[in-house]
Amino acid sequence: MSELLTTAQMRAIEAAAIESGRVTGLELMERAGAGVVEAIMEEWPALAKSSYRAVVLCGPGNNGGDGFVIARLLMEREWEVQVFLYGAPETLPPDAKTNYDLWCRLGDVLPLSEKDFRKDGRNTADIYIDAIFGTGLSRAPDGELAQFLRHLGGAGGDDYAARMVSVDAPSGLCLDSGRVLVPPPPEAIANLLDARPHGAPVYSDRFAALTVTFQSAKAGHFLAEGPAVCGKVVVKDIGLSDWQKRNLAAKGETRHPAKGLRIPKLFMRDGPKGDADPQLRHLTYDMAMLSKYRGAGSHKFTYGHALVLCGAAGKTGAARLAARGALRIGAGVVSLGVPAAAMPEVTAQVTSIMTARIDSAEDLHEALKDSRITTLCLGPGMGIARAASLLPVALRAKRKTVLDADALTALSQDPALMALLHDDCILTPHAGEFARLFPQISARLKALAISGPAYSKVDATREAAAAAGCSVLYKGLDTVIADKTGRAILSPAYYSRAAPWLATAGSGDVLAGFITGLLARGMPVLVASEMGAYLHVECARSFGPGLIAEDLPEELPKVMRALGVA
Ligand SMILES: NC(=O)C1=CN([C@@H]2O[C@H](COP(=O)(O)OP(=O)(O)OC[C@H]3O[C@@H](n4cnc5c(N)ncnc54)[C@H](OP(=O)(O)O)[C@@H]3O)[C@@H](O)[C@H]2O)[C@@H](O)CC1
Ligand SMILES: Nc1ncnc2c1ncn2[C@@H]1O[C@H](COP(=O)(O)OP(=O)(O)O)[C@@H](O)[C@H]1O
Ligand SMILES: [K+]
Repeated sequence: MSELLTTAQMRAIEAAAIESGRVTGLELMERAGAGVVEAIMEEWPALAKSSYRAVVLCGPGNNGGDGFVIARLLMEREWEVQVFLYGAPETLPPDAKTNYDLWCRLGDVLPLSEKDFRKDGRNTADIYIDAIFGTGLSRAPDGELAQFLRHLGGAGGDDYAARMVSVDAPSGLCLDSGRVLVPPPPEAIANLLDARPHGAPVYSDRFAALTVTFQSAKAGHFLAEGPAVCGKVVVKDIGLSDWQKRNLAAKGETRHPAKGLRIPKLFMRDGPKGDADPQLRHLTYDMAMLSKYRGAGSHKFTYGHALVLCGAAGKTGAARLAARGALRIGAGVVSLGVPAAAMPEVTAQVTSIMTARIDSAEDLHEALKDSRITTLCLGPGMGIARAASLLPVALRAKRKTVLDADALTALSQDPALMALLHDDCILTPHAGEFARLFPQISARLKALAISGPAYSKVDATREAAAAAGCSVLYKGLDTVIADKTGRAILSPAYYSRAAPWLATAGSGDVLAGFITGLLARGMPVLVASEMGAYLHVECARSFGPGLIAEDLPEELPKVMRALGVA
């Protein structure tokens, strides 16, 4: 597990460190610049062996300050370095100005314009350093600056990405939301939404080959368009972990030492380990927690009984996929609640999964008199009418409940059903279902971002969970899970965890089943959801090309064994 920081948290941590008197802003800037140079040499070892040519693009804040440090350090390696500055030297913040002055003893600084850059910098350097904006991007760049950033992003056909190293962020990327704030080119403005659907970067493709960030990755590196434009993200330690740790603490918040700001923390599972911090353990189990041994007396009901409600004949595949996922992930018993007319179809295809005839709300009410049924899953292939009729009984039963697909659509059509949601429910919408359930939140998320920090998928998921009064797992390549108190975990399928094979019919049904199974095993909702999402991606990555939804549960034994589950 690692923590992802927001820009406000990063500033709070930096402020706490500087206020302590144990480190200065200038020292941090030097470490940041040195970290970038180190990352470059690690990424391209050949560059460490000789001297090359770099173009360094500096902006008006401390990101630009890092740029001047990098220019100086590369020149110390006898590189030929050309520096451009956007903005006026006299308005640079103090640490950046100090590094500007140090650089001026070594070389020139040209004002940054596309014309000069094209003339002097274009396509002649081995490395381009993008130090224009980092965590301080406060609004959408406009005019010539926007045009220049689009040029850097490949809009005119020039492609710098393979040699571009972004300091903290590809300039223009909002590190809180992962939205590129640079507006689309004027010719596309007429049709803004089509020009830039959520997730499609304004930069024609990747912006940078390498993005070097400091202390911890930021949420925006992993959300929305971030992964598409960052290339590879490398985190360099600049010695702030004492303050990062001290600031987090039990309540799962970062506090700004001066402003008393409380910012909820965001976690990301990037490996099988949970968190070593005892205060976070309840949130982030090790994968080893999936091991089944619980003493000599354990039996199938120790691991819970999950009931997956199934739809009509001809539509039972989705529920069967979910049930199979729940069983494979270790629920002790899994039953399908099947309408009479679909019973032949279902019984012909399941073996270890049991069936119960459930035609009506009354049947479900009867079935739930069995208190060993600890967990319910409603939605996959259920049909909206059946979901709407069974939901009141299901929700009033107050079991741990996964709501997906048609159950979400039914919920979105009836506020009275929404009002029945409780703490032990988890909604697992994809973007379309999310928009139906939470139209205003979704509209805010889709709106063109013009100021930073832009509204993010993390904000949206937290807000949705608070509004619904239960947990929400908002699917996508940047899946976000939040509970109603604001605790949130990001489960990315990006960078080294890319799993494009998951884009296959029925994979969402299996995810609902994984979560159902983990809930049946007794895990808290947030833990079960994030573990389910993590294992879902791991199964896809393990299986690889050719994956269909049926393969996901069957891949689990191999994946779990590899993760150390006994
Ligand atoms: N935190 C740390 O611990 C450390 C931080 N470090 C480094 O500092 C960076 C953060 O520095 P930062 O806060 O000065 O912000 P930065 O990204 O340089 O931009 C601010 C400037 O841009 C301007 N501006 C913004 N948007 C604009 C727009 N659309 N169009 C035009 N102008 C715009 C904005 O103007 P203003 O909004 O004030 O009008 C202001 O002048 C961080 O990313 C990292 O690289 C490291 O040195 C090590 C330790
Ligand atoms: N390209 C992709 N990379 C990683 N994960 C993906 C990709 N496409 C889809 N997914 C994941 O696959 C699942 C699809 O779920 P959903 O949209 O409900 O599909 P279905 O209804 O067909 O089951 C989600 O968990 C989603 O995050
Ligand atoms: K940058």
